[in-house]
Formats: sequence, structure tokens, C-alpha cells
Amino acid sequence: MAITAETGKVVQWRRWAFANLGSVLSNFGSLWFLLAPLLAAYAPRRLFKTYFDLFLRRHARRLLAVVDPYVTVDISEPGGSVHYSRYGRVTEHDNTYEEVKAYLSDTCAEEARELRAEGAPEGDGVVISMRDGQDVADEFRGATVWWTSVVRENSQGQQRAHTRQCQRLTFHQRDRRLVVDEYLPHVRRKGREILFTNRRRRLYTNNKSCDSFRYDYKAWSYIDFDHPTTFDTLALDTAKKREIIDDLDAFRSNRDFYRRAGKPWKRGYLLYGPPGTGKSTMIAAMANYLDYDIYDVELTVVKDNNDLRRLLIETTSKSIIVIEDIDCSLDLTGDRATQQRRRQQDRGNSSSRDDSNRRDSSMVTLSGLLNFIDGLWSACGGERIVVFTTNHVDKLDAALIRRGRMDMHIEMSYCSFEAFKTLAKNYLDVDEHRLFGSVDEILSRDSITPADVAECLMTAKRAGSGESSRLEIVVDELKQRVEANAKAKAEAEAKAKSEAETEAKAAERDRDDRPEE
Ligand SMILES: Nc1ncnc2c1ncn2[C@@H]1O[C@H](COP(=O)(O)OP(=O)(O)OP(=O)(O)O)[C@@H](O)[C@H]1O
Ligand SMILES: [Mg+2]
Repeated sequence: MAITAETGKVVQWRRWAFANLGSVLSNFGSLWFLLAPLLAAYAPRRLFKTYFDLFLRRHARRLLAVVDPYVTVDISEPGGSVHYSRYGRVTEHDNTYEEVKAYLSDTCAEEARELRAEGAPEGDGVVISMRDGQDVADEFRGATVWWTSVVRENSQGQQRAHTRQCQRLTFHQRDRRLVVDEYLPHVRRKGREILFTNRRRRLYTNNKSCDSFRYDYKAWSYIDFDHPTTFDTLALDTAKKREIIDDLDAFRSNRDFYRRAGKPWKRGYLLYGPPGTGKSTMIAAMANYLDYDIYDVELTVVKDNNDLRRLLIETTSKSIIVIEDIDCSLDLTGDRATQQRRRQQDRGNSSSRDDSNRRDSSMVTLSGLLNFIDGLWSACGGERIVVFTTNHVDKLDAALIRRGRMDMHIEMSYCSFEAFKTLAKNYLDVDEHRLFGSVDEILSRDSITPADVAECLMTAKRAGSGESSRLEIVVDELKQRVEANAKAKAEAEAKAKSEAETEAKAAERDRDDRPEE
């Protein structure tokens, strides 16, 4: 490369600079000394702020950790983001804040002096929480933590509209793992339990699957469940009642056992018996005892197995899924020949025809129902009870009610004397009376359902005054029921006999009309 006059000058400059490096630096130093105050005055403030922020972040925190070893965690009120799904508008809600608030209102609020009351989201109660700035201490496995209720402004601005309530947790940094891994999950778990017990229970029923194309379609509708029946008011033999309660207790408390044994945390009960023996009443008593929601599945409006599975996915845990009168809901014999024969029988009988039409409008199959009870999907969520009721246990497919699917078969039978005593206490507030002997005699001789006995007691309560007069009415009413039942039974038998004869004649005619092969 040729050395031009220009490059020659540069080289000369460099040589001069190296030779005079000391004086160049000292001149530059004095120049910086002169410029620094000017820069400080006129350079953008942000530059300095960022610089100092960085500096503080790197060094001051370490220093601070020695001086102030406490860590804080904020749990803020959620915004609730919204998205649209195939099933319509869904609001995503993080419940942590509500859970923490519930925990604090229950566990710590007693310590706080300045409180705030808000109406509970459900029911008539109020939720007590700490006022802003209040703090309370909590102990967990030897560590002390403090909760403070504060109002936090959003990062953008100071507008009041953008403030959020938050619960601030402060703890020593040596407890960081304990707090994050164990204390906070414990707080959420407890909070969830408190929220669950404070809320009203719900009775859900499924909507028609044929409406599922609508953008606002919901699989379940609900009302508040407010049934007064408990195991105390349920008329049932004491030993049987005890057995059922023990079974429910074992189910509820054995979460870890189910996990260890590799079993989904669910249990099936089959309630069978004549109409009016208290099957639906038993379900209400179970729900009240366990504090669970009820999902009452109307199978005839479920289009097919897919829709049935979707219903299951949308149930919550701590719930009882009920299918009432399962023998009437679907043709669940699983055997096509039997189904065909039944359809032929139904053709002559108008009420059976209606039943049959209802059954045929649904394409839910036995295998779909078996999957619903104990397929892979059924294990999602856990802590679920499935209850089937039927008047005709012998009509059901053996696979549907085998042990393991329906773990406990409970026969609901006619009213025993022991069950009568419970009803007499419920309706008339009578524990013992000389006429109880007559009642015992009637009940042990004849079959009367608890529903019939309850009706007799209602009549006696309305008509009589005084224990004796009321119990006399009860005895009379029971005798009349026995007579009426015997008459109805004789009529039903006569009708069944004449139908059987007509059917036999029709079958004979069919045989005669068929051309010989
Ligand atoms: N075991 C019982 N204990 C208390 N009350 C009962 C009992 N059985 C029936 N009853 C009374 O009779 C009414 C009807 O009972 P329930 O509806 O529970 O009968 P069910 O067995 O479900 O009848 P179905 O088979 O027709 O559905 C109830 O509202 C309740 O008042
Ligand atoms: Mg019922």
C-alpha cells in the first residue's frame, strides 16, 4: 500500500501521541474535571437514574439483606382475564387472593383490631378482613410470618381507579423455602376449604345437548340446594344408617389411601327399592352430610356418549353425580335382542311407548355410561360419588352395577317399626306411646312405604290435637292405606294378567298368519 501525504500525517500524529501519552492523559483528565459538572447539570437525568438503579441493584441489595433480612410477597386482587372458547365467554379467575383472604379472615383476623366487613359472594353472611395497613402475625412450623393488607398502585400511574388491594406477606429470608413450598400451599388449601364451607351448595341439572351449538350454551344449570333432610331425619334402620355413614366417612377421609392404592378417588352407590322408600331423600341426606354439590343427570336429554363425557368434565370435585331411575332413562340391557323384544312389547302400551320414545331420542349407550362411571375421564378431579337409583334392580345390566362400579348396594325397603319411630319424632315429636304397639303390628304384617307413613303422619298432625288423638288417626290411616294398597295391588295384578293374555293371543295370531316355510 502506497503511503499518501494524508496517511503519513496520521502516522506522525500517532508517534507524537505515544511520545506524549502522559501529558495527553493529564490534559484529558483536566478536561474531564472541567466537563463533569457541566455533564451532571445537562445530561439526561434518566441516564443517571438508570446508572444508580443498576448500582443499587447490584450492590445495595446485598448490603440490605444483611441489614434487613425480610422478604415480602404480594398477593394481589385478580383482574380476571376473559377469553372466548367454543362454549362461549369464559372468564379466567385466579382464586389465590380470595383463598388468602378467606384464610386470613378465619385464622388471623381475631388478632387484628381494625377490620372490614363485606357481603359474602354467596349467602347472607359477611366476610371479615383486615383494614388497609393492619397487620397480623401467623406461626407455621416454628417460623413467624406477617400479613399486611395494602393498596398497591399499578405500575403505570397514580390514578385511583387503577389501584388494587393486595395482601402482603413478610417473612425472614431464611424461611423462604418453607414459606413458598409449604406455607403458601397450606394457606391456599385452608382458604379453599373455608370458601367451600361458607358457600351455598348447589343442585345442578344438565341442559339439553341439542342446544350446544348456541354461543351462550352451558352444560349445567343450577339452583341453591337447600334440602332439610339429614341422616337424623331419615327413616332407616339404625344399623344400616350407621353402615352408610361409616362408608361415607371412610371415603371422605381416605384420599391418601386411594392415591396409594392407585384407585381414583370416587365411590358408587346403588339405591334400589319400591317407589316412596326414600331413595331421593337418601341422596339429599348424603349431600348434606358430606357438604357436596349434587349433579342430577337427566340422561334422556344427553345426545350421545361424547356429550355425556363433556358433562362429566364440567363437574367439580366434592360432588354427587346422580342418575335417578336408571332403568327408565335408557335401554341399558346392552343386549340387542332384549331391546328389540322390549320395543315390540312397548308398541301396544301407550305409557311404555312414551318411555321408549324418550329412551330412543338419546344415543347414549351402555358402554358410554360404563365409561362415564369408571373410564379414564371419570378419574379427573377426584372426590366424587356416583349414585344410581332404580325401582327394578333386576332390569339393570350386571356390568353396570357390579361391585367396583357401584361399590355399595343399598336396599331401600318398606317402613320398619324403627323407621316409623324416626318419622313419628320428625312429624309429631313423639318418642313413645302405647299405640306404638298397634303400629308395630300393622307394619310387620303389611308393606307400607315410608312415603305413605309420612302422609299418614301429616294427616294426623293436621287433624288431631294431642298425642293420643293424633296417634289414633295414624293407626286408622295406616289401616286404610293397607286396604287401599291391597286393592291397588289386586287391580294391577288383574291388569297385568289380562295384558299377558292379550299378548299371548297376539303372538298366537302372528304364528298362525306366518306362511309356513
Ligand atoms: N326413608 C325415609 N325417611 C324419611 N322420609 C321419607 C323416607 N322415604 C320417603 N320419605 C318421604 O317420602 C317422600 C318421597 O320419598 P322419595 O322421593 O325419597 O322416594 P323415592 O324412593 O325416591 O321414590 P321414587 O322411586 O318414586 O323416586 C319424601 O319427600 C319424604 O318425605
Ligand atoms: Mg326418587
